[in-house]
Amino acid sequence: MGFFSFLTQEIAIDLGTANTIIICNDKIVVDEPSIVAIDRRTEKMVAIGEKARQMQGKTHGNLKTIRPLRDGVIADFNAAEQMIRGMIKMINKKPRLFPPSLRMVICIPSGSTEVEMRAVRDSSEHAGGRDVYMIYEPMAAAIGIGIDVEAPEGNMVVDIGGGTTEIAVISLGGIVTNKSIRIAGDDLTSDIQEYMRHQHNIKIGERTAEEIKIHVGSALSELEEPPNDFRVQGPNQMTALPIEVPVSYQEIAHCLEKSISKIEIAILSALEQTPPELYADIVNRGIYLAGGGALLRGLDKRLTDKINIPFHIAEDPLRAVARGTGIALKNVDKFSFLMR
Ligand SMILES: Nc1ncnc2c1ncn2[C@@H]1O[C@H](COP(=O)(O)OP(=O)(O)OP(=O)(O)O)[C@@H](O)[C@H]1O
Repeated sequence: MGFFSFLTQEIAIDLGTANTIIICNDKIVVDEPSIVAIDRRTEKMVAIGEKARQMQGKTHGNLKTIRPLRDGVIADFNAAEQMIRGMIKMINKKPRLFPPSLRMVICIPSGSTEVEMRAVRDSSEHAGGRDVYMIYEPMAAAIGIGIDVEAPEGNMVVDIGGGTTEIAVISLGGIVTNKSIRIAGDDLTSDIQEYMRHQHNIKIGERTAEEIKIHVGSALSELEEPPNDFRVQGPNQMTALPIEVPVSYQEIAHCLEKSISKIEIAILSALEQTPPELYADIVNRGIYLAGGGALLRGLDKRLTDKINIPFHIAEDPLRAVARGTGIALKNVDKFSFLMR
């Protein structure tokens, strides 16, 4: 450790559409929803992460909540910068004489354009990053799952996040085939919102729809261990009177069908483009599922039955990308060929 190392801080950031995780000294120090609340009059940030999420859908005229990322990429540059800065401040609670200079590894969707990458780099630099390295999300997920990414073997990772589903075949330290589609957890949530409006005449917000997904979301209409129905309250669209309806996992499975089929098609198309030797490795090893979407009930079974290759859910799938980004940070030199 150099004499001036106390002036440098190393952090790994999984900047996600739904959640942002920061790792520092091998520990998860921030794990918050990617949301900020901004005062419209001053344009200053008044809340961040879980606090801002509590305000979502409940704000008055002077306050707005913003999710700075949409579909895996920065949609609101200012809000993203304020969010990254605010989350980094959460780590450094004690005041310091000199703010540390930051060396960071941050992950990006594999389908990012040069402009989208530039936005991530600029936001990170404006938030205090001096050395900013970027790594593709599926590569970070593979490292986080514990795959030897440098081996001459094919491994397929499907990372279903909030905004994007990233499908990649990795071998010899590179991404051989990749497919990034903008259908993921957020789309499943809005499918549920739409379904509740149409089917039950009940108006619900994004937070309630996500709760339904987590409580009774399913990729199969027959589950071995079915969850209990979930009771949803809200205003009747026609009368504005309060109503309460029980929602079953079967109806949610039905309403998610279209989006899940699109994910299936993308996986099949990535497999189609995979060279035969690597394809054989994947059939033998199975396919790894990461990201919050991997937690959807029955998804692994549905994909295994449909594609005829076993699907394995990564350990703690919501944090696989962050874990991998943390490992890449510790081995920046070893993994330099993986960084942008
Ligand atoms: N138990 C669950 N069942 C289904 N979906 C879930 C569950 N838990 C979390 N999710 C969903 O997972 C998504 C968030 O996953 P994750 O944190 O991996 O995404 P992200 O990294 O923020 O997004 P992206 O990688 O697209 O930028 C959200 O849409 C959330 O609703």
